[in-house]
Amino acid sequence: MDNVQGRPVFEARNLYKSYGGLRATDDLSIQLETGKIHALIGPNGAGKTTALSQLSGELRPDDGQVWFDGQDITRFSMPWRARMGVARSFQITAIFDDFTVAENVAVAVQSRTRHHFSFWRAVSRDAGINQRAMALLEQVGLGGFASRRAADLSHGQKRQLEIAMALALEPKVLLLDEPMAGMGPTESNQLAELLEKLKPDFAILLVEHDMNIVFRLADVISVLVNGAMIASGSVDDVRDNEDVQKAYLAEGY
Ligand SMILES: Nc1ncnc2c1ncn2[C@@H]1O[C@H](COP(=O)(O)OP(=O)(O)OP(=O)(O)O)[C@@H](O)[C@H]1O
Repeated sequence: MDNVQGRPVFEARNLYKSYGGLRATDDLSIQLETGKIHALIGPNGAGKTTALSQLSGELRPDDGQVWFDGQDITRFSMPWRARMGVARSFQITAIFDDFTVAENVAVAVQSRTRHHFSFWRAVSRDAGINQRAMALLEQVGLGGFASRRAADLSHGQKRQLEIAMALALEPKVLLLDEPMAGMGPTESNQLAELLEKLKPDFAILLVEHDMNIVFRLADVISVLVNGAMIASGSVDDVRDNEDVQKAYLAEGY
């Protein structure tokens, strides 16, 4: 399988995960395609984070499989999946506060290129790394902040930086866990614009509570309740679905 539009580059098949008597993931199957944002929503405790952790490799399912690029990766660790091209943003990256914005991205680029120190090649290699870091910063809209200390960025800009660092790994799949959390409307709008811009090149899974963002960005929405998927389809399909409305009303949304 490859990165051709319209084919699932990433797939979960019949995942199950229980904690004691509680089914946190109940026969979950989901497909992600390049060029699409697939939102995973559901009331509190529905199992969204548990599902995402099984997709990223942080958590082993009790049963079921995860496939990426035509390969069964169920037993692959999170770092291994990240190297292959499955990036979970906001978890796999850590910002160094005392580094500049550009240095943070350069470190991520360096880890990707498995830079081996060589006295003669160091300068030219570093020039390449810095160029790549700058290109990534431009891509996420932080081009003008390259020499700023990372600690001095706003909350929203830090999220943009984290995305640049995730992109440094050259992923095909982006797993985003509530990227808008803690943001005001302006920052949240900026991040939404960035995700729209990135969309054509990636298969994106978006776990998000903000329904305005979900309805704006998602091509496909899947709804989890008690670990099971009760609906999956277009924005209109899901918005009009009675079971979905009931599930959300029951939670007082
Ligand atoms: N490590 C764990 N041990 C026991 N129970 C757990 C564990 N992790 C999650 N759960 C339970 O599994 C269920 C699903 O939790 P999960 O965090 O995946 O839901 P969620 O949809 O992400 O919730 P929220 O929207 O509140 O973040 C919940 O009932 C939760 O209490």
